[in-house]
Parts: sequence; structure tokens; C-alpha cells
Amino acid sequence: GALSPRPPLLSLPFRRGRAAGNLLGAARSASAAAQSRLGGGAAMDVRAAQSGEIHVIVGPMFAGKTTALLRRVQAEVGSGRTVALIKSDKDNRYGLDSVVTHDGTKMECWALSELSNFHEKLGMEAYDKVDVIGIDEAQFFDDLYDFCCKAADRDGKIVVVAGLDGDYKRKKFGSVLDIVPLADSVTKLTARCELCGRRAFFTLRKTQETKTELIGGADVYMPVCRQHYMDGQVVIEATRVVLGLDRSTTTAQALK
Ligand SMILES: Nc1ncnc2c1ncn2[C@@H]1O[C@H](COP(=O)(O)OP(=O)(O)O)[C@@H](O)[C@H]1O
Ligand SMILES: Cc1cn([C@H]2C[C@H](O)[C@@H](COP(=O)(O)O)O2)c(=O)[nH]c1=O
Ligand SMILES: [Zn+2]
Repeated sequence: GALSPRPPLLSLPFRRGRAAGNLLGAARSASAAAQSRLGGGAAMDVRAAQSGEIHVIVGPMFAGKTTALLRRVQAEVGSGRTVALIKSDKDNRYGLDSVVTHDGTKMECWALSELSNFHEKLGMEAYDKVDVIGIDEAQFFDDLYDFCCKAADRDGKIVVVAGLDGDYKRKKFGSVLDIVPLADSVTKLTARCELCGRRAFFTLRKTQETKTELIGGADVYMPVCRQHYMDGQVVIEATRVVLGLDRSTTTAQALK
């Protein structure tokens, strides 16, 4: 969206006890001093040192994480804010220049191997103008924690992060859970269990591969409830032991 000048630093909304009052008073005079150094007119152009925000959206595959991310980012554009969308360049399922939901909704993005490349790719002048940063497939970014800290704490950005909380073994995936202590909000979405239609909290891998990172969609993964996650593990293990299949055979193929 168009670059919108940030509103001037608002007066602090309330005073709490005497000690807090002194703190708030000190903050106000420091801010006034900073603005006065810039001169009257220019002071209105000072980008308010507003604190940023971090919002985290997690859940299994097909839970609607990317859908929720795109909705939030589009809403920010509608409010006149400037947004930038980033995804991992590891996810090449639907091409590298867009974030795409499982329903086919898409939005242009930057595909990066690391988040730290973003400033360089975008250029510092353009980065300064960005108000909102959306990150999809966050489980693939090893530098997620440091990037979110800097973007929200120091640069005042609103950062919206979508990613898997758990991998196919239900272990924490990448650094997604590490940013929970940094977050203003954390939302766990659910999908529908492919086997019974109940709420799905987990992602079952249908194939025998055991590496954590394996790009794929409904061909490799399905969202399941707790009962069918457990049942699925039994079937996959039995398949592996009884038929001694190699890692790429799907359970379905084995059961033919
Ligand atoms: N078993 C399922 N449960 C829920 N949604 C599903 C399922 N299978 C396919 N979908 C579709 O996937 C969409 C969510 O896609 P997306 O937002 O990309 O999810 P995520 O980013 O969490 O993987 C849903 O709106 C729905 O149309
Ligand atoms: C469970 C699990 C998933 N992945 C991969 C598979 C997909 O490419 C993405 C997740 O996509 P979505 O937007 O959440 O649908 O991650 C993986 O590499 N390892 C896993 O254990
Ligand atoms: Zn189920």
C-alpha cells in the first residue's frame, strides 16, 4: 500500500502511581526534547518510535495458517500500511514469487533462504518504509528469533508469522515456538482430520521418509486428530517392520 506517514507520537494515555508517573513524565520529556531538536515542522515528520508487534499463527498443515496470514496482510494494506511478505525459498511447491494457500489464493512475496537477507534485498530505504512484515513457512528460517526481535523491538514493525509448531513427529519445528515469548499474540489453528472429520491438531506423514524437512502437500501429508495420529504411527511402523519397505514408499502403496 501507499507509504503512509506514521501518526505523531500520541500523548501517553494514562498515569499509574507516583513512580510510574515519574517514569511516564521522563519518557514524555525525552520524546519532546527529541522532537524539539528537529524543529517544529519537521517534528511532525518524525516517524514515531512506536513499539512493534509480533503475532504468531501455528497449527498442522491445512489448518489455514497461510490463509490467515494473507487475510491479515491484506487488511493492513487496506488500512493504508505498507507491507512486505516473505517465505522460505525451500518451499518451491507453487513457484518462488508467491505465497500460495492450499486453496490457490496467492500473493507476491520475497523468497529468501534467510531472513537476514531481507534488508539487503529490499534496500534500507525501502525497509524503513515497511510497516508490516508477513512471514510464511517460518519453520524453515533459522534466524527467525533474531529477525523478529530486531524488526519489532528496534524497528517498530508489525511482524505476522505463520508456521508449523510441530513436525510430523510432533516435535518443535525450527524456531517457531522460540518466538512465543516475544509475541503479542499466539493463535493455534486446526484442520479437519482426513480420517474422521474431527479437529486435526497434528500432521501425519504418509511416507516412510524420516528426515524432518520434506517439502510436499496432500501427496505426503494429512492432518489428523489425536486418535488417528496414534493409529497412523502404528500402521506406518508396522508397514516399515513387516514389509521392510524403503523410506519413499507410502503406507497406502504398501497396503495395496
Ligand atoms: N483436511 C483439511 N482440513 C482443513 N482444510 C483443508 C483440508 N484439506 C484441504 N484443506 C484446504 O486447505 C485450506 C487451508 O490452506 P492453507 O491456508 O494453505 O493452510 P496451511 O497454511 O495451514 O497449510 C483450507 O481452507 C481448505 O480449503
Ligand atoms: C509436517 C511437516 C511438513 N513439512 C513441510 C511440508 C510443507 O512443504 C511445509 C508445510 O506447509 P504448510 O504451509 O503448513 O501446509 O512444511 C516438513 O518439511 N516436515 C514436516 O515434518
Ligand atoms: Zn480422526
